[in-house]
Amino acid sequence: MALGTLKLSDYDISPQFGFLPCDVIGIPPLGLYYKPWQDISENLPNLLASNRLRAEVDGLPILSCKDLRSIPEQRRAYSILAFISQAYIWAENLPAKRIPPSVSIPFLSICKSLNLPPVATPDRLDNLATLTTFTGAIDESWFYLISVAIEAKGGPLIASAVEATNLSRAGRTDLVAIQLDKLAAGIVDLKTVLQRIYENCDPHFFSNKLRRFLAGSKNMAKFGLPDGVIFDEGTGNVRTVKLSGGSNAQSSLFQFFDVALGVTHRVGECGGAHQKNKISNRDTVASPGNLEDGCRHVKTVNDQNYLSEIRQYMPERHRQFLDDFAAVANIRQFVENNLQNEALVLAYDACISALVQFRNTHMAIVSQYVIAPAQVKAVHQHQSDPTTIHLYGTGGTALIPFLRLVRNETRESAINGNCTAR
Ligand code: HEM
Ligand SMILES: N[C@@H](CC(=O)c1ccccc1NC=O)C(=O)O
Repeated sequence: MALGTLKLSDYDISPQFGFLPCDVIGIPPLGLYYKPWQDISENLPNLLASNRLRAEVDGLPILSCKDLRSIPEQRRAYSILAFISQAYIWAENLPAKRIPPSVSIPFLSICKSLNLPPVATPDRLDNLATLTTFTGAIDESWFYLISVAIEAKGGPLIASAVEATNLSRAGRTDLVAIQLDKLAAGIVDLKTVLQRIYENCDPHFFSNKLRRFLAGSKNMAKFGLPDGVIFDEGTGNVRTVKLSGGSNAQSSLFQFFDVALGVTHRVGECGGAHQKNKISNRDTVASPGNLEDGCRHVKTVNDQNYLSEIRQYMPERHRQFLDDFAAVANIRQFVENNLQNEALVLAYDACISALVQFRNTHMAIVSQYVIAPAQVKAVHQHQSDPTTIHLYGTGGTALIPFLRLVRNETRESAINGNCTAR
């Protein structure tokens, strides 16, 4: 699949699995030398439940990364160490502000090789979901697996969209419409997979047991991390990082759909991030599971730039692909130049409608998995008005205001404005 000189294979994109790294499937575990890491990662649920995780990690030897030669091995080590550091930070009520050298040294070295930030990003976490979990619960595996399934099912759609772009450049109106119809049907299928999250991932489990481990270290003063996290490399030099938490907003697939279809985002007015709320702030350290901002005017992230900033958390070649593809993506312009072709306009609007439906379904999930449990908690704690609680995404956005704007901007991209997904 080529677009001028743009070849998917040059960007580590598989025609079958898209942005998922297909080379991790079936690779053997790390060698015996790395057994201390493996043992901890396989035992996270027990170590966390018995409060022994931090002591075990503190006792780890500092292992060298020089035996991690292949990219799949480095990715596996990245996953393991990402899980271990997130578990270390959030293992107990008070978060750990310092990651010990036994994890910092190898983790930062692998992050440097892979050019990824030292935080658990979905792209890596979910590959090993069935091997490593924080809780041992099927609900947690299911949460990651839904994301992987969506990425995998969306993989072949990348080629369809690239093909539609190629055909637009060649002026093949009818063929573009056929590709866009395929793309629309494919995006509808992704929504169907997303809805399956309800089957095996309980919203209260997600909110109360899992979500704290997914938090980042940026703007986390309320949760006991005013200055981020220190990666102690044992050299006297300490590296302090403040990073957004992992989020599926880091998925390259949905940013790709937006680029391909010419959907642009100018998310700037997410007022929710600045709104005062009425939750009282009685605890000294809040639980990051609900990521609530108690009574403070805090701007967590610059939502305006969030979708572009978050590209720094994607694998380097995928990030490059999005930039390079944006320079040639022309479907929307092509449709606008051919408004007399009803089938073409309908097919384009069907893609927008499918994307809006996906985002609507996603917002409903966020309501059930984040907002509803937080309201229950607020009622139990006799907080004044549970409907005014203000919540953040693990990525640090103002959550619903942010997602609503992204959805609205998608809807506004419809050519006929009669996009069925309202
Ligand atoms: C319980 C499940 C989920 C919750 C609670 C959730 C929550 C969120 C939140 C809060 C955001 C805003 C960014 C942030 O601050 O983190 C976000 C963004 C996003 N999420 Fe999810 N998410 C869930 C599952 C998924 C799944 C399975 C996918 C599909 C791969 C997905 C795709 C996205 C995308 C693409 C964005 C960026 C905004 C957009 O393009 O519309 N999410 N999610
Ligand atoms: N943004 C979500 C969390 C999320 O999607 C996520 C976070 C860390 C690792 C993986 C994630 N998503 C799915 O694989 C939230 O705010 O709860």
